[in-house]
Amino acid sequence: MAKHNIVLTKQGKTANGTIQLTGSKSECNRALIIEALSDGKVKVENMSDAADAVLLRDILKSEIREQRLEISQTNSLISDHQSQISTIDIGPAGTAMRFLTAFLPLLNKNIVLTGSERMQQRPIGILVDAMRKLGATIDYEKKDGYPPINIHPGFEQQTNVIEIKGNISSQYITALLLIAAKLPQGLELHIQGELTSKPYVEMTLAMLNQAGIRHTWADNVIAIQHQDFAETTLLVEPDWSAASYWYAIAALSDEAELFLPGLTSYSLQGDSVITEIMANFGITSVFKDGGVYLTKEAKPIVRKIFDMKECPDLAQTVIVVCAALGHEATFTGLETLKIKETDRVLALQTELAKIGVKLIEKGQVYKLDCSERNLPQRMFISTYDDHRMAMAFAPLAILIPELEVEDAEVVCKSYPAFWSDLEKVGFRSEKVA
Ligand SMILES: O=C(O)C1=C[C@@H](OP(=O)(O)O)[C@@H](O)[C@H](O)C1
Ligand SMILES: C=C(OP(=O)(O)O)C(=O)O
Repeated sequence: MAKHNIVLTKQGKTANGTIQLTGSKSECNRALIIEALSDGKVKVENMSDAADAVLLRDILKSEIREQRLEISQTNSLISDHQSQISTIDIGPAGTAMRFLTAFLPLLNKNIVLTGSERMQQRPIGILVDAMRKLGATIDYEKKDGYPPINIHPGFEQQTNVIEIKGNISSQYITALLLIAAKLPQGLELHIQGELTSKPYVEMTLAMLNQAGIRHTWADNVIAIQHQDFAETTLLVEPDWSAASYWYAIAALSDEAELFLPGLTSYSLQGDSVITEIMANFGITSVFKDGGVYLTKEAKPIVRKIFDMKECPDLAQTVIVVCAALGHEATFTGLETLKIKETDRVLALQTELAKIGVKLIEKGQVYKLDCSERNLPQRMFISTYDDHRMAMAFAPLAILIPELEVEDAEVVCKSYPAFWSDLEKVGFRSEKVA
């Protein structure tokens, strides 16, 4: 796809309107894997437009079109396609990469699973080790511990007890939990050390539960027995991570009245915590009429410490809002940001420097220094192939007369309608070559 930059301008510091957000990328990716494992019992409603989810849907469709996932006498899964090698390119979709690393060995095919240049730098070793212990045969095509990987046919379950590190990515744990009920001996997952991004694991278990799969979770052990999926429809909620950019817009505006239909206070998405975080910036969230209304009132910002460990995808949104408002907050729980679409800490540091703000790393604690903050008349934002860099910085157009954002198409990963939605509340955007 040809890349374009986008120049954003905004008249006035008000934001009023209704924005229908697309389905949650995280929920949708889980729903698609569950659907694929369920032998037609589970359906997905409100499929997300996120490019990562659309790609996962298409891959699953073409990979499992001609086969049912059945368990043979020898514990392996039956397939007629063991001899052909197919290559699946997952592009930049990290969650899909991890989920497929656990799912594809069950197809009993020979598959090379690869991704974008950045994907080849995002670690997968912890999950591959777990899959190997379970009985999968997986080789690395290039560098040990990183995609591309070659998945061989012949999966036979060797054990049901797996120990796994919890502090690198919760996606490894989710990937294993999603396939657990399909494994002949089930799965007992012993999580070692701290569990990062815990709400995402809770989301996985809640969605499995909706699909009839029961689990136990005692201390650090999550157990799922071999069991069948129930007939159900999984409804994908709108994306709370996408909603966070609307909270940021409200926070940087003098006045805001926004309605986001379909979002509920009892969401499965941990990123719904943005309502609590943004209350500190004068944003009130009222849940009614089947959605959430945001309003803005001017009030001093008091909260100084934000822990992002349970909501890492909100980190860029909140840090940029603080920097834009000159609020010198401290952030913790940013460790996993370095292995996402880009090194998000470095990307934030580089781009915030353009408004004179420093994000200073002291061990596990990051502090914003706004003493030399200076909002220019014109600014160029680099996005590093990271949708959240583009969307987290876009609200700055409320305070900066002309904001050019690199690679407008990058937002498609999770929120393709982002730029057109901005126009609904009075942003003007012009694509430039
Ligand atoms: O399971 C998921 O859907 C996700 C888990 C999180 O990753 P980590 O567990 O790697 O922090 C999050 O950052 C990612 O965008 C989506
Ligand atoms: C980290 C993200 O996605 P993924 O890991 O699925 O690439 C994200 O959407 O912020």
